[in-house]
Amino acid sequence: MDGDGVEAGTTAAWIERHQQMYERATRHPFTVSIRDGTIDLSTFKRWLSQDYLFVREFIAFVASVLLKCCKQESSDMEIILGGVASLSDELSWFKNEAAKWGIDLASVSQLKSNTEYHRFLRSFTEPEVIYAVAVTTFWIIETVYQDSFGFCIEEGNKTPPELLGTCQRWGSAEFKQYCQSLQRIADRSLANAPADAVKSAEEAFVRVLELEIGFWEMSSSQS
Ligand SMILES: Cc1ncc(CO)c(N)n1
Repeated sequence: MDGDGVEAGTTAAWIERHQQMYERATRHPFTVSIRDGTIDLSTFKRWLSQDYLFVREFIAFVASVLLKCCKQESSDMEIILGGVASLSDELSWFKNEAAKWGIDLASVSQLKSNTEYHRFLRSFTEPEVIYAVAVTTFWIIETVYQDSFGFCIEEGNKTPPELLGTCQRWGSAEFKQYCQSLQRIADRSLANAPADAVKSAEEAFVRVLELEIGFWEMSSSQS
């Protein structure tokens, strides 16, 4: 166990191996500007609108991870099911938050990097994609947000008060624990997976980092 209570495993080694890209995803100028208090609010609103569309697709992805989990073993079921359940809350949160910022979610059109991310998520719902690969992908997607928004509420932040709720959503101790549970599940699944699956999972890990960077860039610049 390291200081965070997570056993050192495959996923921790990948974070080290791909450190530069991990940093680019989790210390992106977009989230750093939230922490600095320099964020432009129209940028924030663009992110919020696009992330609402992302989460709608993410729900189908997480449901597919749950299905794979149920088909092979059940000890992880409750954690993944908890993830599905909390996404119900999350959708309501997005709707509330959008109303607060005067955003009409029905009229948001999806930007290119978001569409690209959707396509990636959809590829995991195929039955051929094994559980270890899917659950590892799930873990890193959640972890990028946990690490990014956690940084915005760490000591020394100048996060504007109206953005603290957003940062708490993914930066809370509770969400961190949830990510650590997913990490343990990913490491255990990878330890029992065939070598080609471990390779696919590492590729998916890197791809998520690229897609997350693209998502922050899109939110910053409408590309
Ligand atoms: C783009 C993106 N990545 C990760 C998460 C975490 O749920 C999210 N809401 N949106």
